Amino acid sequence: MATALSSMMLHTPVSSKCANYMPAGVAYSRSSCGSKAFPTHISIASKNLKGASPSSALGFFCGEDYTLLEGHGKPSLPRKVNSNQSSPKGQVRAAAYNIAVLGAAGGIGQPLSLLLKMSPLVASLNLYDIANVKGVAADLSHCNTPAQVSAFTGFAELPDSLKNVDLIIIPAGVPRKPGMTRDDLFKINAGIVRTLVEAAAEHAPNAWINIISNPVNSTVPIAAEVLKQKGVYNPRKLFGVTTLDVVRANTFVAQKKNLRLIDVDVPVLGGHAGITILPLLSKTRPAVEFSPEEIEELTVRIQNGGTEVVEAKAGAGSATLSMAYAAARFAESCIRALDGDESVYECSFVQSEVTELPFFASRVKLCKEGVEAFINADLNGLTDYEQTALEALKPELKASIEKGINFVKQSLPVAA
Ligand SMILES: NC(=O)C1=CN([C@@H]2O[C@H](COP(=O)(O)OP(=O)(O)OC[C@H]3O[C@@H](n4cnc5c(N)ncnc54)[C@H](O)[C@@H]3O)[C@@H](O)[C@H]2O)C=CC1
Ligand SMILES: O=C([O-])CC(=O)C(=O)O
Repeated sequence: MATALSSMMLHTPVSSKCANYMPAGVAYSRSSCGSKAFPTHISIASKNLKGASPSSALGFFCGEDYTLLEGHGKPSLPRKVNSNQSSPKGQVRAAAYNIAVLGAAGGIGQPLSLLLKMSPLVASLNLYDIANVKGVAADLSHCNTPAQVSAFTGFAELPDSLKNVDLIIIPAGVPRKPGMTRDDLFKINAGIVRTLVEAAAEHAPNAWINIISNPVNSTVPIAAEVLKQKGVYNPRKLFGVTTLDVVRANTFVAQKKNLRLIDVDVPVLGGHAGITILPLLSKTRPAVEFSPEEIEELTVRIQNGGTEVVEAKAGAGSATLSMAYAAARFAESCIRALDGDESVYECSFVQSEVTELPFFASRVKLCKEGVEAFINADLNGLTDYEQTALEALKPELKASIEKGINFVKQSLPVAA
């Protein structure tokens, strides 16, 4: 694979705060950690991953507030690389992790599976869908990258798709059409997510779960409730994927302020629908001045990024390619954390302690066991605009969370 890919050179954004997705055995280079985001360019698969692990943001959080979850010490400096990340000089580390994509034949599922197939850390890729997944798997399996691709079609094959997986990614469900809100998808997608998470609880109770299916503000609480009913809920391993909001914020800010894309990082908090999406432009790295008009325009565009794509696709679905990119970045961060990288930070919608809401998207530090710490510092020193937006989003987000929880509580209990 190194030979096949080593001639490629990507200029991919790498932020110091949130580790960005790197495809395919990429070698990361970073100047240092500290108070600035440092650009890097990436030469693919030409170095081992010991030197290649992105050092994301540790320096950013020195002296910042964060809440550690039980059993974890403060992140240490300088960043440690675990011995299990070593590999002989010049070799790419062996693939080690097993991933299931549920909804793999869809608009997001296909490009996401391709990006995951490019990761040298993925040993097996189980593609599950209710239809059309055999061809996708056959197609993908011809790529000469290590991941073994297998197809699983229909509910009867769902259990096998989940055996021995470390990470389950769920993009199954219907997408929006123009005029719809994400909440309009609840009726169909709530049941899909419930069924898939029930199976995950039974056949892969220790796996990390990344939920993409909308409305994320409700589907993540649904997943949590199902896992609780099954007695296997570990809040540290359940994630709503909100990475696309960060990806959009970074892109739009870089365009607006004429910055290099690879330098920009904007934390996006709250939830994943309309006004619940809260980009913290005041926390943009590198520090940027925005006029009140720019703040309003950028905030609204980031909040409506999904609708922008839905309208442009005019009935043919919602964001798929940018979402696949964002989901692959988030999955790669999860795998790196599982692999012992001690400096992985991402924004995600998780069970949370940073506000009074039981679920909230914020930056979190990931470790082998899942969420290690919440980066509370992002909520300190908000501008009046951000503080007002934060208070305004809470009732809507609370209602969406409760809708998800009640959906499971009011359903018949799932069989143990
Ligand atoms: N979290 C985020 O930022 C984003 C979330 N989304 C959401 O992702 C979801 C998927 O979007 P697309 O891939 O564009 O839709 P799509 O319709 O192209 O693909 C969905 C796939 O799910 C499959 N599926 C349906 N029911 C299933 C079940 N019970 N088990 C397994 N697979 C099942 C379908 O056969 C299809 O292949 C939507 O709910 C969309 O709103 C989309 C973009 C961004
Ligand atoms: O807008 C949608 O329906 C899909 C989505 O979540 C996004 O693109 O952010």
